[in-house]
Amino acid sequence: MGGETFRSRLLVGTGKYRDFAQTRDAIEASGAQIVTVAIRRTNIGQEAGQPNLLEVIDPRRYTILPNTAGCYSAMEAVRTLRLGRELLDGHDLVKLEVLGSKETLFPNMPETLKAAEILVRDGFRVMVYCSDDPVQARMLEEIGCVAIMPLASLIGSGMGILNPWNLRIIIDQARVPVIVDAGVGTASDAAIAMELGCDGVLMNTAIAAAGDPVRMALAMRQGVEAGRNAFLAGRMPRREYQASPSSPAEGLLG
Ligand SMILES: CC(=O)[C@@H](O)[C@H](O)COP(=O)(O)O
Repeated sequence: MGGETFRSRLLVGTGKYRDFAQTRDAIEASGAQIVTVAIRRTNIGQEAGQPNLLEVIDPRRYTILPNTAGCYSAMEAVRTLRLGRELLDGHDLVKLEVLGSKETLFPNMPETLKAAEILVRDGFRVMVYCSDDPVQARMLEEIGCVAIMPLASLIGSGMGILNPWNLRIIIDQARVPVIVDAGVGTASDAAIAMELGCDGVLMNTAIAAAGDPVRMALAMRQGVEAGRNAFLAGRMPRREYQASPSSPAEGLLG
């Protein structure tokens, strides 16, 4: 993705944990290599003298993916990612999200497209949170985004994948990785996303808000791996309410 190879197909956020120690332990258990950080919410150096996430999430070990959570306009998002690039010594792989509604946290797609254009021109490698509209997904790819990240359902809702059909169209047409972002609730949601053919899954709340975040992080890792293997193995043909015996009906013993 964006010219780099990652072993893990699970990408995780850093919000909503009890403390930095729990964040560290859950991320470790998830096996994720890409860890996204909301530049407007989490201190990675903007606030001198305050606890800094990078003291527990080592940027030499993880790829830190600055994101624009909390931004509602293209220019706000662009400014935020330029600040992130400064804080991370020129690191240019970023996650763009421009929100359109404080209630639903749905993306504002016109502003997202505008910001993507500016950022790509500015030399960023842009992974982009977007609606599950295949036409807009294609526009983002044509602008030069390195990954398309359609929502599964509302951020923080844990409702799982609401429209697998649209996701399938986006996956089939895309020439860059498609990573489901937002709304995953449990490990089976992650597995379904991967079985559909997604290249990866990004999540935060499902792990951070679980009863046992570290254990859920492990379950998500396994869900993503199981779903990927099932996708590669190829599902058996679905039979429309028709049984088929598991052993031959002919030549029964006795
Ligand atoms: C962490 C992040 O980048 C967000 O887009 C979002 O928080 C992910 O959504 P969930 O919290 O629903 O997984």
